[in-house]
Amino acid sequence: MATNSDNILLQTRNSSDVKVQIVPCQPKTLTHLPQRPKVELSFSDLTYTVQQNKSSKVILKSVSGHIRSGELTAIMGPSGAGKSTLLNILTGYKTTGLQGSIMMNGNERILSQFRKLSAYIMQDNQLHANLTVDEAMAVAAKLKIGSKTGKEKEEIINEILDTLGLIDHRKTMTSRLSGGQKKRLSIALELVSNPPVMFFDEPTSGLDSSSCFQCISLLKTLARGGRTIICTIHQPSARLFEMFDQLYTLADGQCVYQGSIKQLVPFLANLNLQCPSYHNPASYIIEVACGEYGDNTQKLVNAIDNGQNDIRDGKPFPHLKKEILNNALHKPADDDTSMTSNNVYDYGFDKFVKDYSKTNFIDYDGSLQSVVNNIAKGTPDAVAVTVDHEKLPNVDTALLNEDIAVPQPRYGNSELRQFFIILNRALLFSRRDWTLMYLRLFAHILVGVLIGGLYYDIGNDGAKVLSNLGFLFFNMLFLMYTAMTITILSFPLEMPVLLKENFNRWYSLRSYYLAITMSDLPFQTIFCIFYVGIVYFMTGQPMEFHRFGMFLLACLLVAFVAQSVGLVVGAAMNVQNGVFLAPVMSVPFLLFSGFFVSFDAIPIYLRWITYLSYIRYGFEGTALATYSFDRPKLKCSIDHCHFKIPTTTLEELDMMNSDYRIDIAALLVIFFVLRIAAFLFLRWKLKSNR
Ligand SMILES: Nc1ncnc2c1ncn2[C@@H]1O[C@H](COP(=O)(O)OP(=O)(O)OP(=O)(O)O)[C@@H](O)[C@H]1O
Repeated sequence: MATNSDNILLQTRNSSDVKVQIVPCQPKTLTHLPQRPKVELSFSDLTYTVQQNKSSKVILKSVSGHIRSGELTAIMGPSGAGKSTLLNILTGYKTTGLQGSIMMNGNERILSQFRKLSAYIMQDNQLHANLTVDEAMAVAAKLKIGSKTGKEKEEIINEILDTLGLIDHRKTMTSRLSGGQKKRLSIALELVSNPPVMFFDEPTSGLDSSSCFQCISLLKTLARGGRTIICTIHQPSARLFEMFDQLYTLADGQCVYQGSIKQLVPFLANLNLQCPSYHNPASYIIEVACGEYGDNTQKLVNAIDNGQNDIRDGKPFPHLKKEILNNALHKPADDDTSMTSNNVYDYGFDKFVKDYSKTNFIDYDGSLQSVVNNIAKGTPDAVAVTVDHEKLPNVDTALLNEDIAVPQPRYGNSELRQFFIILNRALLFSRRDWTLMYLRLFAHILVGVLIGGLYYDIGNDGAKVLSNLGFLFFNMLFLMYTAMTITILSFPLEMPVLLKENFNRWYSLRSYYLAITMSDLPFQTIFCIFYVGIVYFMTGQPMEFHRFGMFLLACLLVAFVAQSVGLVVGAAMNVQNGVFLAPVMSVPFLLFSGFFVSFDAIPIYLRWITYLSYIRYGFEGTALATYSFDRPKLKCSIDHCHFKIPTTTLEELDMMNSDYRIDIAALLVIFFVLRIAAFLFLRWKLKSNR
């Protein structure tokens, strides 16, 4: 048997040769995904300032940089150096307090356009726990690539899951996935729309070394597919570090290295910072940036010109180039292009280098000699002429701009479709959330039976009217608290996933909010019907269908309004504050409900509170449904019943002139006002979180 590099020659018995070609195993690629434009990012003089108390704090100090497509770029630096801040700015997640420019393919970046082309995979895998991998992928596909047919979506999902090694876990609930699998699922969900730029905040955090390797290999594969992959990373092992193409290192908000991974050690050595043999270069640059080898930060910042310079393989370092160039410039001229007072020397090399790199973000490349020649030949103007944008490497401008210029919809689906997809997902969660559904149902039935037993058959007894009013008030109390507390939790718990999905343009906040708020209404209605049905009949309220209907409607609306209060509180504050504040804030509404103090007895300056008290409208509505509308006299189980005539009760409650329709209308108005307020709070919270 003879072999050459890729072919094996097998000799058979009858000596006819069979040539077997060995094809190296190809990394899995995503073939079904649509071709997307390549995107290169560069940023110049970025300064990011935050307000702290009354002073301002500068977090990024005039940094520049260039991130190429097809490369895996790591943003590294000591803790607090500004890595996450830079990533958040590049993703467009943070936009306020920012100075400087960010360019996309050589043009000023338009954030709304850029957001359609990028995905941000945040550090904590924000996944819905109550979905299987398959379901999560299906929802992402429906939302993000709505124009594709079901079969096409299925193919894309299969391919992504296969590529990311999740195909065998497609029926697993996301909550049961391992840390590495969750990370891969987070990536898979965003890959559905194949964004050309992907940002990862510490993708390896919490993973073991093998999962870290798999994760970075995956990012490398994505980068090789032509995407621009940028991630922050703490201190990778030497093995992981080698897998990156480009490194961007920050120290104290300034850039101390930008360039190829391979050039890091020689670059540092050139600045008399010798990385010891067998020492991980990633650790070494962090140690240098932390000041463990003396204060070298400024030296590095100057050498790399705070990110203006980019150290590429096979190219001399900028400070060495400067020497070469200076030598070239000082060489006696062999022709008649000797320098005059207004020539290149006066223009100044440093300024030229700065201007050149600023305009182009290209490293000092192979055309240096021609630049030198041009400078030598002419005036500073001649320098500008030599910068030929079309010939500069890594700027695939024309094609990219064309592709990006094609107007892309903001979302992968219409808002109506988004609404139904999110509604379906929310209903699926509800079905699977045992606490939310079955416990709530059980609580309504149990409390209903308990109250029914406590106030058994008192509804038509003139001697027990006061107890019956107590029963009406308790209904309000129970419905209010059960409906409110469950929703106080919903937004704060969903917020991280909402932030991620909304930022990555899965859906609009409007569709999400409508779907989420609508999804619980049917369940709340069913629970309320169960509860009211049990207590109404057990307590012996008037057996008239229209009275039951009116009673139920008032109870339902109180529950819906209480739910809306929970939404407002949940949208505006965190769980800890909400759980305390919402019940406390409800106390005045209970006090002014008309049960403890009749309207007439309330001081004039406090009466306005009764108009805001939805409990008052609910209590009044149920009291009117029970005692108004010409209800005949009640039975009397003792000798004399003061409240035998129903209107006496209404007089006592100061409800003689009350109108059931006004109560219902008031509850509806409060309901809509609160729902709108909850939406506005949610929108504000999403913005303020950024
Ligand atoms: N809104 C803010 N208000 C005040 N200081 C802030 C704010 N945001 C960030 N900082 C500060 O800016 C610095 C950089 O923060 P950043 O989170 O970007 O660091 P990092 O390099 O990602 O750190 P780590 O690796 O520890 O996550 C830190 O000192 C941080 O305290």
